[in-house]
Amino acid sequence: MAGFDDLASERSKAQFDVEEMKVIWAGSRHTLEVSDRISRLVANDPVFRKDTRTMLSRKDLFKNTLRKAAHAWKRIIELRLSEEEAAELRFYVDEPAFMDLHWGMFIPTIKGQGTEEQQQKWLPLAYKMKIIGCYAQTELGHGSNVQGLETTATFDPQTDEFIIHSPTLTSSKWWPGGLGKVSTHAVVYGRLIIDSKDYGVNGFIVQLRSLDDHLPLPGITIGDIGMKFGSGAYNTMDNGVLRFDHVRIPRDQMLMRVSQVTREGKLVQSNVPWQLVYGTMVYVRQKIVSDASCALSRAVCIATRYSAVRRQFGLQSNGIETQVIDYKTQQSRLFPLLASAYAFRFVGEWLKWLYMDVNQRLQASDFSTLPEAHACTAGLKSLTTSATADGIEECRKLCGGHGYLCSSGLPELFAVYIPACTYEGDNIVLLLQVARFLIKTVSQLGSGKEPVGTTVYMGRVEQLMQCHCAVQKAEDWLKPSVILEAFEARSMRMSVASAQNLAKFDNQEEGFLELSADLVQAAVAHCQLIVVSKFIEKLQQDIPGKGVKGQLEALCNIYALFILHKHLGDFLSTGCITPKQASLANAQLRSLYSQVRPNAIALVDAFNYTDHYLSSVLGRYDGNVYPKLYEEAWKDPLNDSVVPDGYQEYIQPILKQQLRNARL
Ligand SMILES: CC/C=C\C/C=C\C/C=C\C/C=C\CCCCC(=O)SCCNC(=O)CCNC(=O)[C@H](O)C(C)(C)COP(=O)(O)OP(=O)(O)OC[C@H]1O[C@@H](n2cnc3c(N)ncnc32)[C@H](O)[C@@H]1OP(=O)(O)O
Ligand SMILES: Cc1cc2nc3c(=O)[nH]c(=O)nc-3n(C[C@H](O)[C@H](O)[C@H](O)COP(=O)(O)OP(=O)(O)OC[C@H]3O[C@@H](n4cnc5c(N)ncnc54)[C@H](O)[C@@H]3O)c2cc1C
Repeated sequence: MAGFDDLASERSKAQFDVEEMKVIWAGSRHTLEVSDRISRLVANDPVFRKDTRTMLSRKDLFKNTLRKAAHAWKRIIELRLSEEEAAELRFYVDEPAFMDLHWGMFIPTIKGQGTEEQQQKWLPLAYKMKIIGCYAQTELGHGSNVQGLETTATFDPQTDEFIIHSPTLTSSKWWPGGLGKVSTHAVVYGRLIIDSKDYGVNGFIVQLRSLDDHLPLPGITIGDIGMKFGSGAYNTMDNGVLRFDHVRIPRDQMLMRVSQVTREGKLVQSNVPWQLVYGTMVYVRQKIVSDASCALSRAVCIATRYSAVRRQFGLQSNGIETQVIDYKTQQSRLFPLLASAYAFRFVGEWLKWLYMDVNQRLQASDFSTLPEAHACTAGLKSLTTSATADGIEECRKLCGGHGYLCSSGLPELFAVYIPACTYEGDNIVLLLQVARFLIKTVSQLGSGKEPVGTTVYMGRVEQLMQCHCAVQKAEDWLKPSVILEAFEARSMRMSVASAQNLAKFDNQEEGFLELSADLVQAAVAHCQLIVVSKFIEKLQQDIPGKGVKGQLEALCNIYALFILHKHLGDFLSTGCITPKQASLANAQLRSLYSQVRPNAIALVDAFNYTDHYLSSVLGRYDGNVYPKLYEEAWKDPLNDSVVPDGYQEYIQPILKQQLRNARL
């Protein structure tokens, strides 16, 4: 039967060791073992079923999410899961919920911004879930501009307390996940006011609801902000609104790692940079990059399997039609996304390392790498989430009409994923941060301060401003050194051009605003260079398994040449490559697609996703698409009755011409 045979035959064509590729994708044998075991545990538990989600009303959907969250917590305790296993379990439950913010932002904020004493007091309560917390930073009037927050935290020396207050409508906290209906506590960001002086934004732990009856505490107004994009999707989350009317908290509930307020009302600064108040955002952006590869690979897995099952046109000699995956147009849309999923996986792995390294340095009072960590997390978060959101939508189109059905899994994945381009920093705002960092780096060239980390290539400014690409034949584009030089030269030249244009302005801030669209493009070029170079670095490691390295090399080249093709204007206008070299790159790309084609199904099998996680009829491991699509349709509540509700009221009168007669 179509599907079963197609995917089995595809699997038999694979030219590499899929089990070894699974290890590479997971990061290690240990991680693979944990994710494999936990994903199956979730898949086999009926409480974690996902198939009715799009049919439920908001209230039922939310209650169902609470039920799953409680069950997940119960299983974590019963099975004595480690922190790693528990995080995997929440991941595979695959339903945005208050738990994400509690574990993903509230706890990390206390760890990163609380003193030892504060950590000792609050973390045990949070770890045991005796309190549930969220991250309340964004307000109705300000999200991107954190320094523009209006909530105030005024020190009262009489009582040794802070008074938390929302002075305006626009100062209402607005968006925090988990806030609307569940959280008992929040880290609230507000302006620290002492003796009428404004000391800028700081974090404060505030209890919101009673631990006895869950009612809001006096002075607190709290609720959900309403339905969001898509049915189901992110509506499992209670994004909330919160207002304070002179709510008092003890002084020791200001997070005091960065600065402290003494009993006398004196502000004492630590030796750590004030930007550590923004530290949780760096952490979460890093996590979001790792997550991008999961969301994109999930969509790509569905689209690739379905493209091998789906047949249209072109009767072959055996009388069957062509698999749509064999069309070159399908390959040129699908395989770059497959390559991007792998590229984001590896850059995410590297970013995790970078974040851990920065953290260790911070503990040892070495703050030198913080600006780079901020630029890399901001830039890569922006690049990978934008590409993933666009990629999921492309996968939907790659699946034709059936991709538009909820049972394909793609509409919900898209609806859940797209806010990633906005939350944790709007993607354009974040790229402008990268641009500032690049302009600063360029302006310091020649000053004796050598660029470090991901900007080290800028130290070779003279060579990169003049070099000519050495490609003469299509295969030359397979050399990592050639690709790297083209990407470095493009990024260098775009940053230098932006810096030169900026220098023409008397007022730098005005110039920055005027040139911001170009600056964003320079930032994108730098971030794409990081992704390409980290993929190339990955290939320099020992990669065991028959054919595994060869497949990864092909994917790395596809990613790089696809980006080159997409941004050809940049490469040509900066004189990094010639039109002839561009056309050779295109020819090489076509040949790489042919190389990947027989391995495509095995390359998505290597993600090791269960059917439960994919939740897609089109992406089923067994390829049994048509019978299951047919079966799924009959489950729709509209099909509960043969004649629909409303027939007698609205359809019958039309058919019986009662309405027309009434008008005549
Ligand atoms: C819960 C999730 C857990 C895990 C995630 C896992 C997977 C993801 C899946 C699901 C996600 C689930 C839920 C999503 C939750 C979303 C939560 C939120 O959205 S929380 C709110 C996030 N808000 C933002 O991101 C706001 C964006 N704005 C900013 O960050 C800042 O305002 C700004 C744009 C950076 C501007 O800052 P500022 O006004 O101070 O201005 P400057 O540009 O002048 O900067 C000054 C100086 O500071 C440096 N800097 C800025 N930011 C940082 C930083 N974060 N770290 C270090 N340094 C920073 C900047 O470079 C300047 O340096 P200088 O040039 O002076 O050297
Ligand atoms: C699903 C979801 C979950 C969220 N969860 C949380 C949470 O748990 N806690 C929390 O505190 N917040 C949360 N947020 C809020 C989120 O962090 C903000 O929405 C985000 O930071 C963007 O800010 P904004 O809404 O103010 O966008 P705006 O800044 O108003 O953006 C609007 C437009 O203006 C542009 N723009 C803004 N500034 C500039 C500039 N300087 N230059 C050029 N263009 C600019 C942007 O590019 C965008 O196109 C969440 C948001 C969503 C959607």
